[in-house]
Amino acid sequence: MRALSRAVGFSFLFSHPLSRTFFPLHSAHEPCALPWDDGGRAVVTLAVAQERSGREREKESQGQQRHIRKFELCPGRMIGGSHPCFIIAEIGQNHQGDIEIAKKMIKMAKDCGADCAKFQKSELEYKFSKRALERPYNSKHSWGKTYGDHKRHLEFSHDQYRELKKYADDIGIFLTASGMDEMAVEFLHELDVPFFKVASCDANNFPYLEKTARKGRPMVISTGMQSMETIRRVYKTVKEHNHKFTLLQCTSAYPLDPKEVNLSVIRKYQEEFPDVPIGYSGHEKGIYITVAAVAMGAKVVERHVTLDKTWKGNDHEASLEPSELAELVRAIRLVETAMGSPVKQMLPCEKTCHDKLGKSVIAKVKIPKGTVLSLDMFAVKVGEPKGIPPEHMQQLVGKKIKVDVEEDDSILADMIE
Ligand SMILES: CC(=O)N[C@H](C=O)[C@@H](O)[C@H](O)[C@H](O)COP(=O)(O)O
Ligand SMILES: C=C(OP(=O)(O)O)C(=O)O
Repeated sequence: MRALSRAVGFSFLFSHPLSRTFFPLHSAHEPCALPWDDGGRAVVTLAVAQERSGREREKESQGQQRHIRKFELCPGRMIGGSHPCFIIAEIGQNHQGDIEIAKKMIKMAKDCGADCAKFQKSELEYKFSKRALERPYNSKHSWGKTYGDHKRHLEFSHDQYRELKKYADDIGIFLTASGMDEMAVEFLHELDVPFFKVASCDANNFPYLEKTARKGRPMVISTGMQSMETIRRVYKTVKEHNHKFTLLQCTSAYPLDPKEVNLSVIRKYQEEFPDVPIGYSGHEKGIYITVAAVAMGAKVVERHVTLDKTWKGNDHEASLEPSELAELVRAIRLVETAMGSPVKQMLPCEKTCHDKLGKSVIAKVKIPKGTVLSLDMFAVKVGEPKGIPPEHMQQLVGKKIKVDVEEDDSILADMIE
């Protein structure tokens, strides 16, 4: 304590007799008392608050972390607890089937500060039935007459995936893909992706979930198009084989209307699955909703990215262009910093404002020496010098004043018997 006092140059403050008898300094475990004596006391009290706040923050975050599971999603990159939100740039099929565009997009994700670039890997005959592949796809977003032709145009080969993985490794960004069927998961396992992404359309595919979970890699599981009952079953099924997984709230509509986002499901998941980091996969336009998800505690977020929103393809419109992705990353990091601590107390950075505008107990009338104080003698104003803070006003009642106090003067601690 002395060291602290010396550090701020007010070593005398703790020896004032009134500080312990009339307005005791609170112990580290009690709520912080506001300074009531003068600016010097304010500095010391703030320094104590700062020291305690560090300890409390540590204790509190240890407490939280016992309940919120954290795990290593990618080599050297933990998620959950107080680790930064993991940001997935979902390239998906926005590469238009062109590997050079895909590489540009991986580089863009890296340059914008995303943690990971993600694709969608299908083994089309395993993901789709023959008739589904043959169905006509008459959309302005179609790359072929049938859905099969369309998907074949957008699908990279195993060799192309190896090339993309090497490229991502070389430039230093994690790369993974959703395995859109069991065979694709086999290939991604062989490709040695850091984690498996499970797309919403496989969240109710229990044989797939079980096999994927058994492989032992961490999993990021999206939950669009599902019911709470199904998600409870997903939790149980995956947990039996693999503790390293996250659940992402998701609504599978492109672009997603804000009315259908239901960020509140994040809270629901946090309550129902307190040992799982919860995240958000968004298909809305813009970045605000995703930033809000992080403020609600999303530990992983995924957003589609594009080089140009006007390009052909189902997902471009709801995707983020590079400037938006960079802004999203900045906003998320800023909000994470701002989340801070739930310990409410006056902070050192508030001292300047407190010195200038913090209020004190002021004499409403002239108070002659020897008067027994009562509430009607007090006003609350910004005083000069700073006096007893108003929250201690009641404690003055019944005490005797040692000196004559003029109307509008600050009432100071050493004026009280
Ligand atoms: C649910 C799901 O898989 N959704 C994916 C991820 O969000 C999407 O990227 C789809 O692959 C895409 O919207 C399909 O578009 P098309 O049908 O034009 O290929
Ligand atoms: C469809 C996917 O994700 P989500 O369900 O999160 O949109 C995906 O990862 O391919």
